[in-house]
Amino acid sequence: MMSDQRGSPSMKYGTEIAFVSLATFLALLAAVFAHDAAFATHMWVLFYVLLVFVILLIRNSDSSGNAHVATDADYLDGPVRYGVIATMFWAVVGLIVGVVAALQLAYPDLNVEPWLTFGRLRPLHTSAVVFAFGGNALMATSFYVVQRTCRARLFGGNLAWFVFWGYQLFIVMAATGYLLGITQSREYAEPEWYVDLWLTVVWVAYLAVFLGTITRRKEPHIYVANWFYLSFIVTIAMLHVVNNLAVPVSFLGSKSYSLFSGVQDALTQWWYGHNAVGFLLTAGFLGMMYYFVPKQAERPIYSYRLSIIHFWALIFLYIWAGPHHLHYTALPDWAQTLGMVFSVILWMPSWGGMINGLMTLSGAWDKLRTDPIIRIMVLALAFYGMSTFEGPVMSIKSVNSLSHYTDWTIGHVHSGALGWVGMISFGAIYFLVPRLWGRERLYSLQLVTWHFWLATIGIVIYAAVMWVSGIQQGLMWRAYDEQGFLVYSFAETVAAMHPYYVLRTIGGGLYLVGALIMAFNIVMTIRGHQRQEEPIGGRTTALRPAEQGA
Ligand code: HEM
Ligand code: HEM
Ligand SMILES: [Cu+2]
Repeated sequence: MMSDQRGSPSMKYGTEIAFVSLATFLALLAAVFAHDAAFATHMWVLFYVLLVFVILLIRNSDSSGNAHVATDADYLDGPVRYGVIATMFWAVVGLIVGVVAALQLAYPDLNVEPWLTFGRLRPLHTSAVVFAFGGNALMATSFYVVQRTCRARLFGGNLAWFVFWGYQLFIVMAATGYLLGITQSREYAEPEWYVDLWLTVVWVAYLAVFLGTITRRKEPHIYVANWFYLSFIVTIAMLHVVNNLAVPVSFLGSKSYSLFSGVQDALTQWWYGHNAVGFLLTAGFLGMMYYFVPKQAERPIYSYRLSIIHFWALIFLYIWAGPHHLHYTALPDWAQTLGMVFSVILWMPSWGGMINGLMTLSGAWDKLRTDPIIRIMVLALAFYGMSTFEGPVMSIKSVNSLSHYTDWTIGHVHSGALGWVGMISFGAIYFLVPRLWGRERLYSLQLVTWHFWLATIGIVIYAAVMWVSGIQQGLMWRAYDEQGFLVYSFAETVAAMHPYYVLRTIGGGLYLVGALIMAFNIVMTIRGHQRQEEPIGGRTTALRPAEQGA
């Protein structure tokens, strides 16, 4: 599981076991002396998770060999392999919870009190897809990419393993906390103070591994993908710390109070929320795009100059656009206008990234016919372009007065999330798995084609249905009769959404089935199976020998 170069097998993981045992004991103390019931239960969860970890460490500490380490002479790829599996696992979990949440909106009877209500499952869904699926995808690919583009082994020895396991612990604590009803009610930052502190520790370690690897690089040039990954890691650290500044009511209780209040609190929250979109869901995945699209297309990046210009423009502009989430609120007018203006300008650097990605295929467009992985990547770029056009439109105040609070926002979110974030990650994983496990090719490219079509149809249904329902919702809310009375009660507008919510569930369901097919394909590839298939469009599907395990 973990690599170790310190000699005698019986001494393996000595320090790790000591640290995790201490943490287990502290969790036990916290559970026993907790000030509120939710905190006690959460600490019991932590105690048992850590206990299992101690047992696994002890069991592994006297096993003599480690199959993964043997192949990791130059690069530390164990955490990347584990990260790829974790990415796929959390994708399936997050999508299932999404489909359940969608069903609950269509059929409210499916709310199961108290743990499985929509109010608890919704943050479970958003965190599972954004932080567990997206976060693991970013960590795993960044560890892979930074080693290849710097020609250097990951910095910090076992630190990358700490980052991987520490991050999984964060996810488990966040997820179980939501089900228990522990939340600080900040969207995309729901975990309470103690889970936030833990994430800070893990994130600093992540930054150390990434930056350390860059500083020990043998390649003089820092490839642009690393710029994007680094901006993501640094900015998320800043956002996370500031947005979560809070005072716990007790060090043995789950509740805390934010340092901010009123409109300052709202602005901090949306400075965070918007830039989580900008730096995690956008910059991080652009880092992924800048490595894996040229690699899969076997073409150099279209314009290096464009990548630098749009990088600096993107990170400079994104950070100011947060107020577009607070139009027509108590936020001063000038701040709303500022957010709107920066959002509209943001369209340009966003499309700079899309154009750079798409044009990388120039001269290789035939691959669109023969290579389903390229098709997945092109789909991702198309939806990146679509959602970054829609976003600036929605940030215009007069448009937002219709779209805000409606399903239009939900449609926008998911064309970015399913289309861009999801598909670029799937493309990268399809690229990585044969290489990481030394396989000649994927188990099946036909199944990749199936995944592509199911996902495409699923996204299109989801987005189109939400446009219709969102605009209808917005128009119903603002419909007045001649006397100035509202035409519809709120309950009527909710009831009118029912057919759309059923259709959205179907769209999401198709996307989920695509992901399940992918998980099957990945498992079969890892286990070394190959399906006998006709090559698609006559192209041979095997990797060249030099690429295997590279
Ligand atoms: C099977 C696919 C999916 C389904 C069926 C689904 C379903 C849902 C549902 C029902 C909601 C709540 C909507 C509401 O409150 O009205 C939601 C919210 C959300 N989902 Fe998904 N989802 C899916 C995939 C994803 C993925 C892959 C991501 C991100 C990578 C994602 C990110 C989000 C976010 C950020 C929100 C909150 C949106 C907001 O507050 O405006 N979802 N999803
Ligand atoms: C130029 C790029 C973009 C701009 C200017 C933009 C703008 C906006 C606007 C105006 C809203 C609605 C705010 C409201 O009425 O409450 C919004 C919501 C949202 N957008 Fe974007 N968007 C962009 C790209 C993206 C992308 C690529 C993604 C995902 C990958 C994304 C994810 C979200 C999410 C999750 C929300 C919902 C926030 C919430 O209320 O919970 N956006 N965006
Ligand atoms: Cu925003």
